[in-house]
Amino acid sequence: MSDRDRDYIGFATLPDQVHRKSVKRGFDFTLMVVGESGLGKSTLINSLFLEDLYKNRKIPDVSERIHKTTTIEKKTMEIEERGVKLRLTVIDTPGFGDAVNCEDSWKVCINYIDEQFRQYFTDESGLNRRNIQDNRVHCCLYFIPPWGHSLRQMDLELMKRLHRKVNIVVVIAKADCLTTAEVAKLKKNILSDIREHEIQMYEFPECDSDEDEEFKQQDRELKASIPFAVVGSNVTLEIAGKKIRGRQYPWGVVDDNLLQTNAPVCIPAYHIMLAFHALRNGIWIDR
Ligand SMILES: Nc1nc2c(ncn2[C@@H]2O[C@H](COP(=O)(O)OP(=O)(O)OP(=O)(O)O)[C@@H](O)[C@H]2O)c(=O)[nH]1
Repeated sequence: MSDRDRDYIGFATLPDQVHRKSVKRGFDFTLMVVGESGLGKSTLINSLFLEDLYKNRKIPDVSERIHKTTTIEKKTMEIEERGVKLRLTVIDTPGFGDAVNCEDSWKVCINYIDEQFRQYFTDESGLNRRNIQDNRVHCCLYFIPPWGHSLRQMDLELMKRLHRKVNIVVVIAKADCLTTAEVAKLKKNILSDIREHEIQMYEFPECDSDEDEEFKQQDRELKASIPFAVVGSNVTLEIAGKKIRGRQYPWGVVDDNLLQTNAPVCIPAYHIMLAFHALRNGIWIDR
């Protein structure tokens, strides 16, 4: 991974045409984060966008969680990178999957997504079309716990309801808890479930032919490692005089040198892929 890739989010490297328009107007990008409590969602989002979006959060205790229904929490911030503005909205779903009956969790997510479509459609049919704010959910980052064997019934049910409405990117959370062989097995099982249930995942497009070989190779490796196994960290460690983001354990450090097929995907690379591809392609699936 080159230093070039380490320090920024990646949306400033969009192709020229899109870039010119976006420089003027900026992007709206809405990311929905789905997964049970404690899977490292906030940590990963903070690592992806290099900001602390969750400064003021209060972590509910167990008794609160059991009775809690899924809610929608919206956080917006503006990030600027080389003159390109990104208005990032993260839709969090606290309480997701915590209750005994998960049907409520699906409904809350689906209703929210549908409502944003309806609003956008209404605005587009109105007179003031130039100043529409695009609040549609562009991407759903779906966290799978590392301790299962594959997708659970609850995951399948939600994905079946979501996959035609939003780009789903499945991630295996806290992948540092698994060995390389376990990650490979879990990925294989997840992919097989996805195929069997005919769920559409977001497909990252071909990278531009004029990209350099290093970038193309990285692109190939990342695509081959779907569903991404991720490790999040908001901590910067100093290892051999170099500052890196990673997790320090009694036995060593997990950092972004682990970028190989089937190993946990390094944070900056994944984050570039996600922001770059999702933004470049806008909304991808048939609606
Ligand atoms: N081992 C490991 N631990 C992680 C990772 N990411 C986060 N954690 C830890 O897991 C705990 C929960 O992380 P959070 O980011 O708060 O999880 P969350 O999913 O946002 O939780 P809620 O806000 O309750 O929904 C924290 O102690 C993190 O430090 C990871 O990739 N690996």
